[in-house]
Amino acid sequence: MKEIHEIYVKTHFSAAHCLEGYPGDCARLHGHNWIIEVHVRCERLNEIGIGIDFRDIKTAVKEVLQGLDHFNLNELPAFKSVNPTSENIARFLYKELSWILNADGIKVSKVKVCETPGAGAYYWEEED
Ligand SMILES: Nc1nc2c(c(=O)[nH]1)N=C([C@H](O)[C@H](O)COP(=O)(O)OP(=O)(O)OP(=O)(O)O)CN2
Ligand SMILES: [Zn+2]
Repeated sequence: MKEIHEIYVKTHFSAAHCLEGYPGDCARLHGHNWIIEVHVRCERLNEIGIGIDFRDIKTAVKEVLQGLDHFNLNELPAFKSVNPTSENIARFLYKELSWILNADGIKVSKVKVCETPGAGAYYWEEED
């Protein structure tokens, strides 16, 4: 049996977006305070009982969110060819954060993105 620890950090960023092709008011430019949760799966704890330091996750998240915070997401290269939906933002964050955080026994396991407290999207990857 493997013992797994999942460590997470919750934060937010503010930005504008519109959803091209959306049949309704979300096709117009509007803003959200997106709420983000980043989950990191750890197979081991260090000698003081830490899988990955919350601070390391927060630093990485801050670095990546700097590229989104207070921008019009539709104008960013990451969302030139895909709409900045919660789904696509979660995929973008997962991939960027995986580059930074993944290490031996440490893996970004999922990212949750919410536009409102009650609605959002998770993204994670699985082997085929
Ligand atoms: N699966 C998804 N559905 C929708 C997304 C999305 O990213 N993924 N996004 C939107 C729009 O961005 C919209 O602005 C958000 O809609 P909604 O959650 O309904 O937010 P409201 O502020 O309009 O909330 P109310 O509950 O209607 O007041 C739409 N769908
Ligand atoms: Zn929206």
